[in-house]
Amino acid sequence: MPSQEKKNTLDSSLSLSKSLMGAPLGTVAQKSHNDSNIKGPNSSSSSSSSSQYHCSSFGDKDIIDDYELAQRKAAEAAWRRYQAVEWLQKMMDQGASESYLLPKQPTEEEFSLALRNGLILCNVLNKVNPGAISKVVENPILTIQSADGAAQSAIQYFENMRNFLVVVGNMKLLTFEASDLEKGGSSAKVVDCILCLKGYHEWKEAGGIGVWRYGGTVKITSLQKESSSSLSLICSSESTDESIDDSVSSNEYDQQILEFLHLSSDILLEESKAADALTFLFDRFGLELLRTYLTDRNGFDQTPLNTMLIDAVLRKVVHDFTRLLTLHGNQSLKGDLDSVSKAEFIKAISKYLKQRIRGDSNDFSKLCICGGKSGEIQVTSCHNGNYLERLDHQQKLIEELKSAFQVSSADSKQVISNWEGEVKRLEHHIQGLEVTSSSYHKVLEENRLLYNQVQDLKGSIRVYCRVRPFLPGQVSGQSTVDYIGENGNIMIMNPHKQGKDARRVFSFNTVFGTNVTQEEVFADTQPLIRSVLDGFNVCIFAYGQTGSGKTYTMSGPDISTEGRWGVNYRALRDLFEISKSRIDFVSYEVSVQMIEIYNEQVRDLLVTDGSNKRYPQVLSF
Ligand SMILES: Nc1ncnc2c1ncn2[C@@H]1O[C@H](COP(=O)(O)OP(=O)(O)OP(=O)(O)O)[C@@H](O)[C@H]1O
Repeated sequence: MPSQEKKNTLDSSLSLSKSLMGAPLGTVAQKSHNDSNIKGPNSSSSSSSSSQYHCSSFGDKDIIDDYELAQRKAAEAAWRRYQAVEWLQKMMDQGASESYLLPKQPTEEEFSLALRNGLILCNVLNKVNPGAISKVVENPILTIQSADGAAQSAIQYFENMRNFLVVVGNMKLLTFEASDLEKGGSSAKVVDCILCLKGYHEWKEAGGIGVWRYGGTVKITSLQKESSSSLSLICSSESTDESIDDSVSSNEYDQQILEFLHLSSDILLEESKAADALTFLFDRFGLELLRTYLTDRNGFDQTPLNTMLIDAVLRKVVHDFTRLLTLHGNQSLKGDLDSVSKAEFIKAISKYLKQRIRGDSNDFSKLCICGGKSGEIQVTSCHNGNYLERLDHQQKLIEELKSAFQVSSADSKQVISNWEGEVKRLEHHIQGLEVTSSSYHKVLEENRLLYNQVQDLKGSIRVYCRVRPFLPGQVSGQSTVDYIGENGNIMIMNPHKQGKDARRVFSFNTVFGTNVTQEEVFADTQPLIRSVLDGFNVCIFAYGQTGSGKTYTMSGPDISTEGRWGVNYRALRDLFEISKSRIDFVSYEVSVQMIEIYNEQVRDLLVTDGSNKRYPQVLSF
């Protein structure tokens, strides 16, 4: 038993894959070891292709007898030969003379003998691929064939067989050696070739989905390469097996499985190549599926990973997958799963995979993740429903956004158009303002010139006279001012003289009496300040004897009170206000110099070291 178990473990990939394809669902382990009859692949009571790799279910202790094994192999080979013959006869014209040489259930010898001249093979191949062999050498006398295997004609034998093998080889189908039809040759290879041709023919008849390739392993290039689904994500994210090609999309996997199922339902592959093909598929899908299941099932942690366990898990996978297919609407799988035939199962899987390729479902991926738990499968279905709802909702939102965007775009265009109109109006307005401004400056210049001409006309040198009142505490005697006229005349009286010399009249621009305020004194000089800012030189100074009131008039008795400011402060205030009002188009530089002329000596009052050095302080605005 240990050695048997070891063998089964080594062959586990074949056993698992073949169980899935070659036997009625759920009946592999229980029935195959009892079946030694030759039956067709759709028979509900047999599983000949899986029997030689069969492993036991839990608790069984099967011992496979070598004799029984050999018997089964022979039976299987015969059954496959009959299948090949059945197809050849079907393809040939039933009335053709060649068909008489090919019994329905020939022995190996009869089989080889009938095909040795290549006539049947060439004619059938030409029906599969019209014109594939342009010239088939016909045999005029076919009623008798020598039993020793000699061909009727060496030329015919050579030409027909060579042409057949060349064409078959070019078609990438299974081929064989011409010597396989001789005594001691392997007629099984010829059978493989014919069944392979049969599969190709039926694939072609079915519309030729995908690309037919066959060369040791089944490698079918998918035509669908657009979308990817979560199955490939599972393979790439969870698998540590570097042999798995992450670049292959889920759809390609689906397409490959689909086409392999198509193949497996049509032909039985040559053993060694079938093993390669199944190992390939098992490595791609079975191992990942098995690993996912074992990872998800904690109950298997302490269980040795032998064939029985793997077989049991795989059967559970098939069972769960069948439930998934049932949930997915495969009515044919409803009822007793054990009674589902291989053909029905393949049909259901094909339908499901086609749906997956179209993007209708990704339940199989979820099955892999959840380990086949039915509750989670239903949740997955719900998720798919929600997903579709969300998709619809998002599409609606996108449509709304599109329409909102179009409205916004139209609004934006309208706003831009309005702004462009506004900008044009502003440009026009600015041009008008520029013209107006230019005119204004011209007028301003003219005004300035006229203003200063007026000032000149009024006199470039103006002399004013201000009469100081008696100071507090002074004895109020007779004032020397006899009369102040309106036109700037003042009459001074000299009491010490008599007659005509006692009164003298002096003329000024204006004479200010004792009651005149500081503001009234400054008002007549104020226009001269504007002339300073227009570039004219102006000088205002006070002249008079000590105590006559020069400081009072020019500075004022109290600078803290604005109303009592003298001419200097008022002139400077006006000077800075006017310069500030013109700051946008004129820059003024103001400098101050304070000097004292006393006893014909000039002293700079701003020098702090006590010397007479002039040190004007310059202020910029
Ligand atoms: N118009 C006036 N009204 C009232 N008080 C005045 C007037 N003018 C001058 N005074 C007063 O007369 C006094 C002498 O005036 P102020 O000092 O201005 O004379 P001054 O000519 O500057 O003398 P000095 O040449 O010696 O400096 C001050 O007390 C001043 O307040």
